[in-house]
Amino acid sequence: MVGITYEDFLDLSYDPADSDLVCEFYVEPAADQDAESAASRVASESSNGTWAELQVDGGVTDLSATACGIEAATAGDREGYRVTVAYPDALFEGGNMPQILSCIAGNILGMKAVDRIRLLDCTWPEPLATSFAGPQFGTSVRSEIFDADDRPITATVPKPKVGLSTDQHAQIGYEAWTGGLDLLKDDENLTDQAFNPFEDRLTESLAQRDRAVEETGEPKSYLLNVTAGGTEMLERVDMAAEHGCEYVMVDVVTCGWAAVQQVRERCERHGLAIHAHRAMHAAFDRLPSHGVSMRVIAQIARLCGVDQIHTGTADLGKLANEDTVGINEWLTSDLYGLDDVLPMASGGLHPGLVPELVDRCGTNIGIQAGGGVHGHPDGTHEGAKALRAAVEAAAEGRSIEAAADDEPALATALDKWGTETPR
Ligand SMILES: O=C(O)[C@@](O)(COP(=O)(O)O)[C@H](O)[C@H](O)COP(=O)(O)O
Ligand SMILES: [Mg+2]
Repeated sequence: MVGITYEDFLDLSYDPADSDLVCEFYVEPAADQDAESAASRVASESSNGTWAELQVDGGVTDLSATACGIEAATAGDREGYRVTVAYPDALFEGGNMPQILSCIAGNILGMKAVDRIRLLDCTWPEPLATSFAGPQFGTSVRSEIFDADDRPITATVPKPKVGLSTDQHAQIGYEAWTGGLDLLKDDENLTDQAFNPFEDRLTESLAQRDRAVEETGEPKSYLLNVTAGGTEMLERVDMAAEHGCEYVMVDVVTCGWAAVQQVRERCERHGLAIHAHRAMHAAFDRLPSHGVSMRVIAQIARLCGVDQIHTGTADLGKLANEDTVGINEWLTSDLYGLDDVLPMASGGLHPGLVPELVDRCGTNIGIQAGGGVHGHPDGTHEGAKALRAAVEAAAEGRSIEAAADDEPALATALDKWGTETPR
């Protein structure tokens, strides 16, 4: 038997093993702690230690995490430390994201020993990363579902976000698709309410979709929001497949990662792609000094198997977001052969912002505009034409002004919104 205390979880000479999960935290020690004592408590409480000295079998310490790096750091205008913690693979149950998060983002976020703590980044080892399904399609949706591997794919959410009838919703889809957009998207809070029931919305929207495909000769699809309680959500996934939809959309943060993993399994059976909306992410990532970063949320989403996820607008839109470009790079980088994820830019976008967005984020993205399409002075169809023209011009390296000369709908959008970020 050996006695273990907090101090046993600190070893600044430790070099993480290849099979370790390595996490980076921003930490502000409480007044009665220093950087080392706070770091050792982070490693201990997030693996298998606690506040009292324990007498344990030697083998138990093989599961103990090690705080192995401490350096001064800032978060916004605050000062603290960047603490590196290495977690042995055996601590985790492969393929079980809630268990992993209960370790690395669990009790430690509420410890009195730290005033602030934020999980900034993770380096996922191969055994643990490949214990997850990962995405089925990722960025290949651009060519596998659409003929769009030379440009960003486009999407629009009918606005107002809820309250439209099923007919109105489907009609807006028709106008947007025939205006040149690839995807109709449900809003994050539209599920199966009486004014626009789920199954009616599904069948009518796909009927309008089929009309639009007939007329345009282009593939079109629908990001159908299946978000609901456990089994109900899986039944909605089955319904989407039965009706010939290629996608489902899930509010991944509010549903929880266990539910996302279940949806991933079910979508494998049907060959459906998963669009991840991140509503509630800001509760975790808005403050730079506390919580869980969007970078880590995106990593979790990739491992759990989503094909597309909102990652922000590189600060061009109406919502605060962090590190869109860095997160997008991670989502499209190699990860032991797991598929990548298509980043979706959304939130306050309109055609005038597209050139700068593509400059910052490239073309291997999706672009969603709701207000930026339906707020067009001449309505949804013209708004869609304007967005399509702006996206094509940006992808081809043509100026938006020149594109506006060819597409009056775009000229109208530029007159209305210019290249301003909405507030
Ligand atoms: O409800 C909205 O605000 C949106 O539908 C955008 O509408 P607009 O196009 O009309 O702005 C999206 O939910 C946000 O983009 C989500 O934020 P994020 O993409 O940052 O996760
Ligand atoms: Mg929305």
